[in-house]
Amino acid sequence: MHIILETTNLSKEYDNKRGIQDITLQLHAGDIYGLLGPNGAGKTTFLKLITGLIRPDRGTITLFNYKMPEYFEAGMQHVGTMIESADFYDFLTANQYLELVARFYPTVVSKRIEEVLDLVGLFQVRKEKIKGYSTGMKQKLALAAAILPQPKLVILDEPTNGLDIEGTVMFRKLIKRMSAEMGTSFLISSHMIHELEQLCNRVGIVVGGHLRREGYVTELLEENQSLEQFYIDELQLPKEDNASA
Ligand SMILES: Nc1ncnc2c1ncn2[C@@H]1O[C@H](COP(=O)(O)OP(=O)(O)OP(=O)(O)O)[C@@H](O)[C@H]1O
Repeated sequence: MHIILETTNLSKEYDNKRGIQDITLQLHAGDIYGLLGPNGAGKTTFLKLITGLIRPDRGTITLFNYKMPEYFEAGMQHVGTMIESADFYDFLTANQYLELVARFYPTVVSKRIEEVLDLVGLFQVRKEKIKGYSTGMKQKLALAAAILPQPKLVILDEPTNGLDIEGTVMFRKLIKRMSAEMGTSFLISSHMIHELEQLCNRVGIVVGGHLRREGYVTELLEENQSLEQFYIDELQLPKEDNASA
């Protein structure tokens, strides 16, 4: 299997002693990999390390065969990211914002900007200023920016936060379509476990800064009623029937 991302013993400790330790993970071409884990487990830290937003204390990152951060630009050229709430230039329209993003990618033409605005459902409001957008609309714009250059790998941190039901369905369809039509790979951190169950072929659970378990969704579903059940058992969370109010 063709490995597009590999981390070995990736570690980062913040001043408060929290962070991640020794995360070793491989992503294969075509994977839709879901990262699960409780609040504060280290998912965002892991994604930030991979995309060069923060530097590791220890460990290695290889993206499309390029060692990071030494060959950052080469490694990131096929990667689209949406990590934490994006800061937008409020005074720009969605169209102008994507034109700005497109300057980093010589291959992106204006037709592609219209195409992604349509894909994420913002075409009708593309000429309105971003300051008038809702949280979900901004989230959609961040997704549009992430997929604009038709990356081979898209890294998304809690992408459905703030999306309404229609937006969530759009997001799921978009990922499935990009995966099926272009073979795009995805690494997605999310608490929406039902969403991940429908989307992902693989999942990993991060707990306390460690990658606790990984598995293929089809195999996990053979042994467990649902991904949620697997997660509850793995974290030894109280079951609904036994849980005290
Ligand atoms: N810049 C920072 N400085 C200090 N501590 C941080 C920083 N960023 C994250 N942390 C801590 O590192 C740990 C991991 O945080 P991280 O944001 O990676 O978790 P997460 O799994 O993405 O959580 P969530 O699901 O709540 O988004 C947490 O305990 C958090 O408080």
